[in-house]
Amino acid sequence: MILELDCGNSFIKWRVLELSEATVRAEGIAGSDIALIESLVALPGLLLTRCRLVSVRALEETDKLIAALVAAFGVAVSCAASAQEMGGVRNGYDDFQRLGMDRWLAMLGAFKLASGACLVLDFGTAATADFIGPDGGHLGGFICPGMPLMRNQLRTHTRKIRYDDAAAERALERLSPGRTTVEAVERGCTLMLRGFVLTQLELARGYWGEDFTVFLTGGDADLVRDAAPQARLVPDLVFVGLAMACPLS
Ligand SMILES: Nc1ncnc2c1ncn2[C@@H]1O[C@H](COP(=O)(O)OP(=O)(O)O)[C@@H](O)[C@H]1O
Ligand SMILES: CC(C)(COP(=O)(O)O)[C@@H](O)C(=O)NCCC(=O)O
Ligand SMILES: [K+]
Repeated sequence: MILELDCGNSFIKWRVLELSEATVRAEGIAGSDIALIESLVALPGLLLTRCRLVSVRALEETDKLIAALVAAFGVAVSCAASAQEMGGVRNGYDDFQRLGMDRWLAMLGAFKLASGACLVLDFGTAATADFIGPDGGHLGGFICPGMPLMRNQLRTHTRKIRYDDAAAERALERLSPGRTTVEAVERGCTLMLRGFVLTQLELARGYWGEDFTVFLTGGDADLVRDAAPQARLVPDLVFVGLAMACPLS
């Protein structure tokens, strides 16, 4: 069995594939290294042979996680590394190593699935947009605060915005103007993200007319789905790219 990990700034997304790579045997989201290992240890019949991971975390943090995986399961771990070109996609950054690895892998996955121009929108801790032309050339992208950062900035830097996660979830059942603080903040930030999506779509149309595929991914992709009804929601887009960057043969 193969363990795949996508270590974002807030959560570790994980899944276990059968060796054939065709079947997802188990998957989840963990808030810490320890929680991840606990979830894996609890899986009946787990027999890991390989592990591949992508991380946007600090090198020391990632190394610590790798050491914990080796200690717990005795697996060899391969880590996705930056590249100037892969899978027909050419990294557009001035310094290719500076581009976030999650963005790079999502782009590889998107270009593989679309075989043409694409706009990749990822809603995690940060919200990111990346533009890949029909020839695989990466035009570059944008980075903004995502939903967790926007709401936490408001909660941290104002005196009177305080509410819990359950209230936040209820507030998003509608997007009419809020009549409570939690509604006003949660709906306001959601509309900011939707505005971000609409702007990226406009830019993409400027480049490619209607001839491009939009991909939505990341834990908060559902929040903006209505703003891009034409988009393909691919929650495991980073994992599609991870398999390309870390083949196990
Ligand atoms: N099961 C879940 N557990 C935790 N967060 C989730 C879950 N499903 C969706 N989310 C949302 O995903 C967001 C984090 O997205 P994610 O793509 O994991 O971020 P990152 O890659 O930056 O760690 C959170 O703001 C949360 O609202
Ligand atoms: C932009 C990001 C913070 C997104 O991280 P995430 O929200 O997925 O946790 C990450 O891709 C990153 O640290 N990138 C390096 C900077 C860059 O891409 O220019
Ligand atoms: K991510």
